[in-house]
Amino acid sequence: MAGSGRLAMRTLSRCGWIRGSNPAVLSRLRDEAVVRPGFLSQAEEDTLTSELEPQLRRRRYEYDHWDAAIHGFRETEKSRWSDASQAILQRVQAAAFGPDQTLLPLVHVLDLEPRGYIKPHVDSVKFCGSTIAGLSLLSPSVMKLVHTQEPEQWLELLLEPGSLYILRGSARYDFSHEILRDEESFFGEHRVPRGRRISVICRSLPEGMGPGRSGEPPPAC
Ligand SMILES: O=C(O)CCC(=O)C(=O)O
Ligand SMILES: [Fe+2]
Ligand SMILES: [Mn+2]
Repeated sequence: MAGSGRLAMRTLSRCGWIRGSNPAVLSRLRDEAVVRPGFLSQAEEDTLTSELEPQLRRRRYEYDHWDAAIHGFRETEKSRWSDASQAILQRVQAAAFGPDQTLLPLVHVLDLEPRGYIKPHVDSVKFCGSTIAGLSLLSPSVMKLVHTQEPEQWLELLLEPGSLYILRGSARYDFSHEILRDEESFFGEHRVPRGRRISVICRSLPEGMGPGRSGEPPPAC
């Protein structure tokens, strides 16, 4: 895409898909909390969904971990992908990660049922590096980021099916992230009804865990 086209797209996504408690937090996190709506074509979304569905269907949704961050979910970690899906994941890597970053070898796949949600948390620094990139399939949802020290600072990300979100740097370390439950699923005034949502999440290795370093690759967060 030409440089000017890309810029226009970013400006639009800033206004359209991210809301913030104030202009300063929006501008501070401009490159650290990013939403790319329509990152996937419908065909790409279908490719990923139909590849994941048989693997997910073998698992049961989990509800009863009262202290867990995620409710109403099933998940898997995947290392082998079809060529078509691998090409999509390579696009994610090119869009979200720097050439010096190594990714966790297992991609995290999370299936949230319509009542499922994710409570605020910061991904473990033991298992995850500075960048998290997620594709959303099937249902729109709202991801909320809240500063862990100054909770009056927050962002809302509207994650439509086919979108890519990227959290890096301060957005990844200094803000918790959550996926709002159906009753609370609003983007500003705009109600975002929740259906079943599948996310495909790529993460960078924790710093110091790159190839050539000692230590096993860690499990996904
Ligand atoms: O579903 C997502 O996009 C985010 C999942 C998440 O926050 C996690 O697994 O740590
Ligand atoms: Fe997370
Ligand atoms: Mn996690």
